[in-house]
Amino acid sequence: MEPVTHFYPLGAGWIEVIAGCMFSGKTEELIRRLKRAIIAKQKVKIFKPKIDTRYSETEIVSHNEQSLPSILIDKAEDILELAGDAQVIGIDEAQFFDLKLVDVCNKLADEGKRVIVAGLDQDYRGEPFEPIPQLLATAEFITKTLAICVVCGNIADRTQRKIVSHERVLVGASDSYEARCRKCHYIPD
Ligand SMILES: Nc1ncnc2c1ncn2[C@@H]1O[C@H](COP(=O)(O)OP(=O)(O)O)[C@@H](O)[C@H]1O
Ligand SMILES: Cc1cn([C@H]2C[C@H](O)[C@@H](COP(=O)(O)O)O2)c(=O)[nH]c1=O
Ligand SMILES: [Zn+2]
Repeated sequence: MEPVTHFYPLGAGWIEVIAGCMFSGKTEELIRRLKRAIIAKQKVKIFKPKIDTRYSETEIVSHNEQSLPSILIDKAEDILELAGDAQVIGIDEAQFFDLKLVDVCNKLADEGKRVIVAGLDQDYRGEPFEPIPQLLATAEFITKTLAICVVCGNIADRTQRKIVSHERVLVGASDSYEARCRKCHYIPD
C-alpha cells in the first residue's frame, strides 16, 4: 500500500523504504509508486547502482518485466549532483550502496524531495544487509514485501542462494536465487 502522504505539508520531504527478500515485489512496488508520481506530473528521477546490469543498463526492471528508465551511478553521492529539481527520487537495488546512502537520502528529504528506496533487507545468510536497516530506522514510511516460498508455498521473507559462493555481493536472478520461508531457508556451508 502506498503511504498516506497527503497529511504532509506541501514542499515537505520524506523517505519511503520498500524492503524484503528477492522476488517479493520491491521493484514492482517502486515502479507503481513512481508511475503514479509521473501521472501526477511530478518531476521524477530514478537511480540504480552500476553493478546491477542484470536485465538492463538504462532501466529498473522487475522480475515480471515491468520497467522505467533510470540513471546508472557509481556511488550514492552521485545522486546529490544529478537530482537537480526532481521532486521525487526513486532508488532501486539500494543494498549495493554503502552507508553514505543514508545521509544522501536524508539530505534529499531535507530539501523537500520524496525519496523512495527499494532494497534487500537480508542477505543470503539472513543477515541484515546494510544500508537497508539504517534506512529503515530513518524513514518516515516502511513497506515490507513478502514473496512465496518455492518449497512449501508459505510466505517467504528470505532469499536462498542456490550456487556456491561466499561473497556477500553476487548479482543474479532465478538462476542463482529463490525465495524461501524461515522454515525452508538454510545458511549454506
Ligand atoms: N517465489 C516468488 N514469489 C513471488 N513472486 C515471484 C516469485 N518468483 C517470481 N516472482 C515474480 O516476481 C515478481 C516480483 O518481481 P520484483 O518486483 O522484481 O521483485 P523484487 O524486486 O522484490 O526482487 C512477482 O510479481 C512475480 O511475478
Ligand atoms: C540475497 C542476495 C542477493 N544479492 C543480489 C542478487 C540480485 O542481483 C540482487 C537482488 O535483486 P532483487 O531486485 O531483490 O531481486 O542482489 C546479493 O548480491 N547478495 C545476496 O546475499
Ligand atoms: Zn517454505
